[in-house]
Amino acid sequence: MEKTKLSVNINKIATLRNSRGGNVPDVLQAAIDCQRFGAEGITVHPRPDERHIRYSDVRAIRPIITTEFNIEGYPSEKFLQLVEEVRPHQVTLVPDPPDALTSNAGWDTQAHLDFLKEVIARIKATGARVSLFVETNEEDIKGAALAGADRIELYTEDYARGYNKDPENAVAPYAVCAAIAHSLGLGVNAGHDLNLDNLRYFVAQVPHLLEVSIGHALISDALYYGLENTIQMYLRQIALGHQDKQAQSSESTSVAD
Ligand SMILES: CC(=O)[C@@H](O)[C@H](O)COP(=O)(O)O
Ligand SMILES: NCC(=O)COP(=O)(O)O
Repeated sequence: MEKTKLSVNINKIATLRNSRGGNVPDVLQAAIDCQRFGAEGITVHPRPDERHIRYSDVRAIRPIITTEFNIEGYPSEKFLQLVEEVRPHQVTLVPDPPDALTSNAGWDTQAHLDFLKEVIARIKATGARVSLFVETNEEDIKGAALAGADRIELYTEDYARGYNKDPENAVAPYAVCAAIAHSLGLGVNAGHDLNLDNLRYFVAQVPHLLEVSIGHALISDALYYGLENTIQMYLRQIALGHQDKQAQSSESTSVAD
């Protein structure tokens, strides 16, 4: 079973810095430290108005990456040129309009198939892996495969909302869609509103989960626990989720015997 990697989204550190001008907190140092503290990837999501991470941050961060660099965003011409210059390991395409507060929907991959085919081919030419941010809709996952994506990122806001009320029901569509994606040859990532409460169960229940990217909750938790402890706490939840998954699969094997 492949271990799910934790990619830390550092947009919120940039948002805090931008609220005052100056360079506190230092986003570049934060990226270095997240990796030193155990993060297995760094995620950034530049938006056209650069109110979170800036294009210049993305350029500055690239040389200090020792893990995996994941750049998320809408594939505007400016974004594509940034990707071609910076050459990250992974690009996650998100269909968010320029003024979106945060990502709020996955791709309609059928409606945008030709556009996605074109931009995915262009990004792949840089050597990057391409992931498409999608909701739990089988047709959109099929469209992601047709468009030439390597992976999908399951948009987990609905899971996070539903988890407290009915975790089993909340996770069910994600488990189904991850299995479908895997059967189509797509890798599976996930992200948005994952946190210390809901992460373990998600990892335990969703098959083939290669990576989670987490920002808002993780950086908020770091105010209380410190960045190093917090990253370790998230890694622990992932490890426990894997243990639960293994226990479930040995239980089902022994029932079958
Ligand atoms: C695609 C996704 O869910 C994240 O990239 C999210 O958009 C985080 O970015 P912000 O923290 O800037 O909202
Ligand atoms: N791709 C999701 C991500 O990078 C972080 O989302 P969130 O944890 O800030 O909601």
